[in-house]
Amino acid sequence: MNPKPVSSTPRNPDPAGSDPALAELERLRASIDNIDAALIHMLAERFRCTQEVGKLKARAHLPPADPSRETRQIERLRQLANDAHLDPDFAEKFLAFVIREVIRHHEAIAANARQASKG
Ligand SMILES: C=C(O[C@@H]1C=C(C(=O)O)C=C[C@H]1O)C(=O)O
Repeated sequence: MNPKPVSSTPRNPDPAGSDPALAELERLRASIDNIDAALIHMLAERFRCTQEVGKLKARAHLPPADPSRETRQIERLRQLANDAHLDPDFAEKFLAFVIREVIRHHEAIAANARQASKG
């Protein structure tokens, strides 16, 4: 009887091995994965709120964008970023990116509402 073939790539039951750098990398990446999950859940919650705002605005015939509100938000977020030692320019760019998407949704909601009221 033939002996059991021996794999050329033996399994490693401990991927980080005994290398402390790899173990630390794994530990940090586990935290990063948790933080990314929290960010996704918080963004989803924010978009749930902004969708409601979009519907409310369409019903009340208010414009999708509110630049004066955005100015106040940017000022506040830059301050929060500064206090948290996060680059305020990055915080502002991130907020602008999110708000641009929200406004796009609001425009679509308003366009749908106009279309529905025609029919
Ligand atoms: C959500 C709103 O609509 C838009 C989107 C904003 C946001 O995503 O925070 C802020 C201002 C508006 O341009 C709002 O008016 O509050």
